[in-house]
Amino acid sequence: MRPGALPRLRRDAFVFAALLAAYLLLSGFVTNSYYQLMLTLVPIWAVMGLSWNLFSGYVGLISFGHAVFFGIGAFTVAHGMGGWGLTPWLGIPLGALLGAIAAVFIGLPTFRLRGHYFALSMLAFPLVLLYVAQFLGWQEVSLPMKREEPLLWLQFTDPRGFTWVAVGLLVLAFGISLAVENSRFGLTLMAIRQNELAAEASGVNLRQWKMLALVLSGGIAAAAGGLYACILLVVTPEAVFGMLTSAQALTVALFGGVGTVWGPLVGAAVLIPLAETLHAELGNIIPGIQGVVYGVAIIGVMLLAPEGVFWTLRDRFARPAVPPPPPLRAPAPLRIPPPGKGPLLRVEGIGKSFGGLRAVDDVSFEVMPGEILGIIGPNGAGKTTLFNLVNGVLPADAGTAWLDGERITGRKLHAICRMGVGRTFQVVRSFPRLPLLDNVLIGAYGAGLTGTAATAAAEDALFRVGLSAQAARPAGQLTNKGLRLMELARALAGQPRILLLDETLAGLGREECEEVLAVLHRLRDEGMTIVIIEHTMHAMLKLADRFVVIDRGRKLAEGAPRQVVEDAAVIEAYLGRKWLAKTCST
Ligand SMILES: Nc1ncnc2c1ncn2[C@@H]1O[C@H](COP(=O)(O)OP(=O)(O)OP(=O)(O)O)[C@@H](O)[C@H]1O
Repeated sequence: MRPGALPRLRRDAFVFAALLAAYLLLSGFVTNSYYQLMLTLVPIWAVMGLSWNLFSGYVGLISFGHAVFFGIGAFTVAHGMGGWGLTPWLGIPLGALLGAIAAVFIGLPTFRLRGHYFALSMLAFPLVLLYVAQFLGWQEVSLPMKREEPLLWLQFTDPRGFTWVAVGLLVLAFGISLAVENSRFGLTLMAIRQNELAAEASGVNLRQWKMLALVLSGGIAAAAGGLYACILLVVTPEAVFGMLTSAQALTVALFGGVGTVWGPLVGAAVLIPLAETLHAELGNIIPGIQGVVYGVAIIGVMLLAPEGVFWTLRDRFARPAVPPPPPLRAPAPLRIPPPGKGPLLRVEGIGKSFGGLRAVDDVSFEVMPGEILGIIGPNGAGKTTLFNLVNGVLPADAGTAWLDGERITGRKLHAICRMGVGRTFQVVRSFPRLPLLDNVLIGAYGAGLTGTAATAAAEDALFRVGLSAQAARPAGQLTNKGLRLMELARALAGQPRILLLDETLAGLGREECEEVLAVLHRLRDEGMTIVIIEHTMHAMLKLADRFVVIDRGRKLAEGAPRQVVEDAAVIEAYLGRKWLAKTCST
């Protein structure tokens, strides 16, 4: 569980229990069977929305195909009852299991895709199963009538029975979602959503976590489909694998608000009664009116509350109290294992081409333990690409890199991070609504730390960059300097042996620069090895022990800072004569 999650969990569970009690009380007074059906459908679609949110909301990969899981659950229950005499109490968990297994087969090929390509590929799966179901002759699979034991076969004569069971499923889905949201799991998923690359560079195994989320999400959606089959008593491929099913799951979550357990609940509570009432009143005149409701809801949300109703209302009416920061304590010493005899990082003949462009060409350098190496050079010289080759963001075409004698080229990004290579990026992305401590925890979790060890590593990292007092504040309130330091803390929380910093001083004023430089100096004094790319030359002269100059992909010069900045080739390619004249006169 994430630090400080318990009070939040208790509060959410209490509000949820109170709302459910009111809901069940209301359902007790509704005698009209149509409206009672509506009261049953609200929790079912809330469960579908929670399932969609668990994957797409937290991971950020939009799924247009959650109907595939829903349909698998529905057909499992229908065939289970009709073919094998299986009670829905077993059919629904079996459907959930099959939904989870299907998620593995769906995730394996689709996780290679990103953005729109992923979203579109998800469309294919329910479509395929829809045609397969039709081909198998499952046009209308009816559930056999077994009214003699209503509880065993979920065939209640009093429709309130279905509402109770649907609410039970909602409690389960809500409980799972709440646990995920407040755990290391949820935070890791949100890290992936924010910036896949930065998450992976923090040690997160993207495939493994995305797969876990989809498996859980698929299982929940299939359970909702199974219960849906019991309520309708007839399962048709169009009703369960159809586009409207996926759209409904997505719409209730987007409308209510993604990335929170409350969003799908709000979405289902507003949209399902609206769509069903309009369908009942105007369905004869305007067939398919439900689709119109969902379409209008999406357009309305995009225009008026782009983050969903829940977040918009919360931002407007509730100012979340900022809890006090954790008590200040001196951090544990940096856990840097004693290096071997040679350089900590050795790069030899590394190279990379993008089409015809040789972005990095035969670059070699070494970094000694405890050293600060500055990488400088003009824009587009290949500095960031060089970092990307060293920490595994990109595969190298040529050359090798070793960390303390162990080869790192050829390994995956998250594995290189776990070996001890920490990295920051030019563009900092935070989770603006989450406290700073949670933002930094990602680094500790990515490195494999858990529980109090992870919290301690994150607190120590915040202390080192001077942000302890703001640990409980949302990251959205930070200045540019704060964000840069937060990213540095995130890399430190992974307990690296070497830090690769990409333009950590970019966009900072002179005084802010000095503050960050002081942090970096303190880190070096504690024994940290740093390689930093930077354009701010006055800062680099104060900071670096040595420079490597890159120009047009090749190493142009290397040596002590003063010696390098007086090198005629470096002045010609990068610094310019004016800069040298100004520096010499000061
Ligand atoms: N993924 C990519 N695909 C194609 N070309 C790329 C890619 N990444 C970088 N490049 C090109 O490689 C060259 C080196 O880019 P790189 O970002 O490494 O330079 P840089 O020295 O870090 O620049 P800056 O100081 O502006 O950040 C540039 O010409 C850039 O356009």
